[in-house]
Amino acid sequence: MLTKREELFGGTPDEYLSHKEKYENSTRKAVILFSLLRKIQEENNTDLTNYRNLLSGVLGASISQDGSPFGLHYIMFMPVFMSQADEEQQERWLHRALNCSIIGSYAQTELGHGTFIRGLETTATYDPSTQEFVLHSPTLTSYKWWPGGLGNTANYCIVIAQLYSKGECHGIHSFIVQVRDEDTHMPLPGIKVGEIGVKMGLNAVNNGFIGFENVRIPRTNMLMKHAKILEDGTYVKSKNSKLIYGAMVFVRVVIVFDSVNYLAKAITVATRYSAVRRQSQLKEGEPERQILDYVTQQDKILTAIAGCFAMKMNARMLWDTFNVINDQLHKGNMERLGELHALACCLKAISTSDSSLFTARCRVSCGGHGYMVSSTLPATSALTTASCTYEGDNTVLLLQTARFLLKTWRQIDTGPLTPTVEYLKTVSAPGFSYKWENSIEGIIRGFQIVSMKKISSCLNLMTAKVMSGMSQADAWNTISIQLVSAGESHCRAIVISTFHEDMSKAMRSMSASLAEVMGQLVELYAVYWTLERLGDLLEYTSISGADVVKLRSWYEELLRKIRPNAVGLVDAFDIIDELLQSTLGAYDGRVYERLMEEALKSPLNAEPVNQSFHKYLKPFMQGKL
Ligand SMILES: CCCCCCCCCCCCCCCC(=O)SCCNC(=O)CCNC(=O)[C@H](O)C(C)(C)COP(=O)(O)OP(=O)(O)OC[C@H]1O[C@@H](n2cnc3c(N)ncnc32)[C@H](O)[C@@H]1OP(=O)(O)O
Ligand SMILES: Cc1cc2nc3c(=O)[nH]c(=O)nc-3n(C[C@H](O)[C@H](O)[C@H](O)COP(=O)(O)OP(=O)(O)OC[C@H]3O[C@@H](n4cnc5c(N)ncnc54)[C@H](O)[C@@H]3O)c2cc1C
Repeated sequence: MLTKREELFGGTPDEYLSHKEKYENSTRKAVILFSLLRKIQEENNTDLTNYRNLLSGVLGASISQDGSPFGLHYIMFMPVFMSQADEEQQERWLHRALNCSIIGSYAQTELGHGTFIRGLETTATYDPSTQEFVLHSPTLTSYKWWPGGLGNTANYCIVIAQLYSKGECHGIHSFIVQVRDEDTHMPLPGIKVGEIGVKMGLNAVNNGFIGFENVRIPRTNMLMKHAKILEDGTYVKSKNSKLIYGAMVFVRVVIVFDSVNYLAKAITVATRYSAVRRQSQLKEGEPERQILDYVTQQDKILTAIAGCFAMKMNARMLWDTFNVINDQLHKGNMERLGELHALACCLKAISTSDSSLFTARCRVSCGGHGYMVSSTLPATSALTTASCTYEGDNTVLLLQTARFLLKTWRQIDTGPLTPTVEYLKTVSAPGFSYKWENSIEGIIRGFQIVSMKKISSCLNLMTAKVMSGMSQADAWNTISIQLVSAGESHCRAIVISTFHEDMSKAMRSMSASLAEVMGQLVELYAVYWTLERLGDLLEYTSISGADVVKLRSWYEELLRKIRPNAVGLVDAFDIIDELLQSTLGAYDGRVYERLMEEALKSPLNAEPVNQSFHKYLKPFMQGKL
């Protein structure tokens, strides 16, 4: 009798399963894992606040790098419900979703639209005579495409559609739709649903497509916490049309935590492997060195470790900010919604692009063995690159942040600024002067000045172009590269300052030796990004060539200091081998034995001569083909 652990982590490795078998195996594992989780959540009341803890358990425990067919049920279906459904609707459905007696998905993206959600084509037309909505997919491009779990798993989904009532379009709204019979799991009449096929990664998420042929749903299936349709078809507006986007903000917050978890896995593997792997002699006649002794290897890996700690602290800051502002929104105070949206956008974009960049570096830093699926690095790389797209393409999200920053800059003299942007006032105040200094505080100031000057320059450029007769939209598009760069600089300034401030606070309760190492990580992160963004700093601050020489030696000194603690730092992530699932990163360091053990599981090693020899090779080699 297999233990739960063996059931979850044993069996044929996913990489040797067909696409269909992989899905079936993931579903088998998901029901084991989520029945355990269901027990946990039955003990806690579930609102959005403590829901994230449950979700990080789900994500952290996601036992396959290929994701899970239940992912969207937890990541979007339920959070959207909690933020968009009214009391009665939550009463009716939320408990069933929480105990997984229904499995949901989130269907917003269509074949033809992902970013531009105001352009979504699916329609929901209200019929007052029957008090129903008629859901319809008018074109092929209106088919929903991508919703996780929708292919074969979910029997409900939240559909985002253009709401029509009394002949008028009121824009996109959310609807809960049953897509499969709860007993037979057959698609309901008028519904065409299926799976979208093999992807670069996340092949257990069961992404699907769905089309509606005049499918009728009750009026009360429109999620009506914010906007409403009354029985006679009267539309009642939401207090703020952007509240419908609320769940995307929440998911972006979760994704920042997620990106840290995936990067932590990748650097645990790469660091441990770099301590085990010996290659080349540093000095003639000496034994081969641990590759972690090479400074170029430290440059690849130790900066990723620092980035992981930095983003973890920023994820926590974002979560705290989300909770504060979400409370205000519940009380009708919309004042900081735009700031929260801008912060969630840029942190989601930067955390996922950093995670993708550093995970790819971890893969390369492990040489050929890092290219083995059994190392888990290829799957983590495929996953982190996906996160640069899902929940909002990173470029588009940074443009959203830039939009908020320009709006803020226009109003810079009209009153106090909200916390995440108040530095703009400080560094632009009359009489403010700053001379570059090679210190953490000096670096933070430098990044804040770069951000402020980019925002100011973008606004001046926009104004000049519009004054020259260009439309606002064309001017925006023309300078959009600089707008994205301003969004990124603003975010980098926040990430470095948050890392420094929050880590300084945490260090007060640490032992001196631990505080020293943590302080080195903050410095490494700040100096690394200073060297990465030298162009900006040379353009907008008084940094000199001599400063750069000193920065480079500061950087190399930090790598030397952190090297002895590298393995200890990743061990502190405490990711058990079963979740790491890596031949290179296992705690016992038996890399070569594990590589061989995994290789022998390949079906191609089941017999000494594969049938293709007799069928193809032999006749070919004998000139008979
Ligand atoms: C269990 C194991 C797990 C395993 C684990 C595996 C890993 C995990 C698996 C994968 C997990 C995938 C999960 C992803 C699932 C999706 O991908 S769901 C689909 C996500 N799609 C998107 O994010 C679409 C992105 N596009 C958008 O959000 C909007 O189209 C855009 C880009 C914001 C533009 O919208 P728009 O209405 O045209 O807005 P725009 O005219 O630019 O601005 C209008 C105003 O709205 C405001 N606004 C816009 N959006 C918002 C907002 N969200 N909030 C507040 N205000 C907003 C703007 O700030 C602006 O304000 P003002 O400046 O006027 O004051
Ligand atoms: C693994 C995965 C899981 C997903 N899960 C779901 C899900 O469960 N539910 C769901 O609804 N969706 C899901 N999605 C879809 C995802 O949300 C979209 O892919 C994403 O929003 C990007 O939209 P798109 O694919 O249409 O790309 P596009 O918007 O077509 O972007 C393509 C390119 O155009 C550029 N671009 C687009 N608009 C602009 C602009 N205004 N300015 C400048 N450049 C622009 C982008 O920067 C990008 O380079 C998932 C996607 C992936 C990869």
